[in-house]
Amino acid sequence: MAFQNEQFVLKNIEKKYGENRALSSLSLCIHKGERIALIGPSGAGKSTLLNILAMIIQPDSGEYWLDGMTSSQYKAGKTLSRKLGIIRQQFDLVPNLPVIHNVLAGRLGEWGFFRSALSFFIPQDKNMAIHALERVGLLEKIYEKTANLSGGQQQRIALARLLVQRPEIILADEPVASLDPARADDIISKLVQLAGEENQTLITSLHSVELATKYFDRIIALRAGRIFFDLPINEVTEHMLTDLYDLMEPER
Ligand SMILES: Nc1ncnc2c1ncn2[C@@H]1O[C@H](COP(=O)(O)OP(=O)(O)OP(=O)(O)O)[C@@H](O)[C@H]1O
Repeated sequence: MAFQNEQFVLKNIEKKYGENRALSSLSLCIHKGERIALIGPSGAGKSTLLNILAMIIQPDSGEYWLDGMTSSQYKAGKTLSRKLGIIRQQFDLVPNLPVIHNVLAGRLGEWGFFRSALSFFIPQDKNMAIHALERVGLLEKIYEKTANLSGGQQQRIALARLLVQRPEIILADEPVASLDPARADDIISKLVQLAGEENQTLITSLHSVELATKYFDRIIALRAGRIFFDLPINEVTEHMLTDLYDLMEPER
């Protein structure tokens, strides 16, 4: 297989959980710097696809390359943590630690064991955390206990952590599902803006079609484990979106 500017290439990916088929004959190609929203009804396979892209789970069959390498060519750990940043609905923050520690957790993939262990007591690379918190507008919370922050603020801390991690690719799984519409809009617009400034590839699963069509360049719609459409935003029609969420049970 010859690669040019493709970052992800998937060919005929299949994934089943027992008898339940989560993804069927899924093929797609994603280029560096693209900003993609992954949409589709509940159970369509969005999280499964993101977990395969992140190499957290293996497909049952099919081929998958990330920057021209297969998953078996990636040594678990450092290489992948430099390349991929993951952000989820649950934020994955440690609630009892001050904000600065959670932000700097984005550096753990870079640091050796002793520096990582020390960082739980004395924050390392403090300036980096200050800069990241300034960019997400939360510098005043730097020493606050993370659990005392609102959901929207905690999600911005997770964004600051991504800023210090500086991965080439951001995979976000429903990052705003637990936020109210105004906060969800704020986080997604920041996420897209920051990814654009760093020229990162961004792939985000979203339940909100409104946010998907407002901020992203390309929409990949999944339904029952298959690609329902995969189009640049200006080619997506209302009709396609209505069909995507139609309640008729599709064939797997
Ligand atoms: N660990 C698992 N064990 C068994 N079945 C699973 C597992 N994870 C996902 N599935 C099934 O695979 C299918 C796809 O699930 P997935 O979570 O990828 O969908 P989704 O589009 O992310 O859904 P949602 O929008 O509700 O999060 C669903 O039918 C789901 O029930």
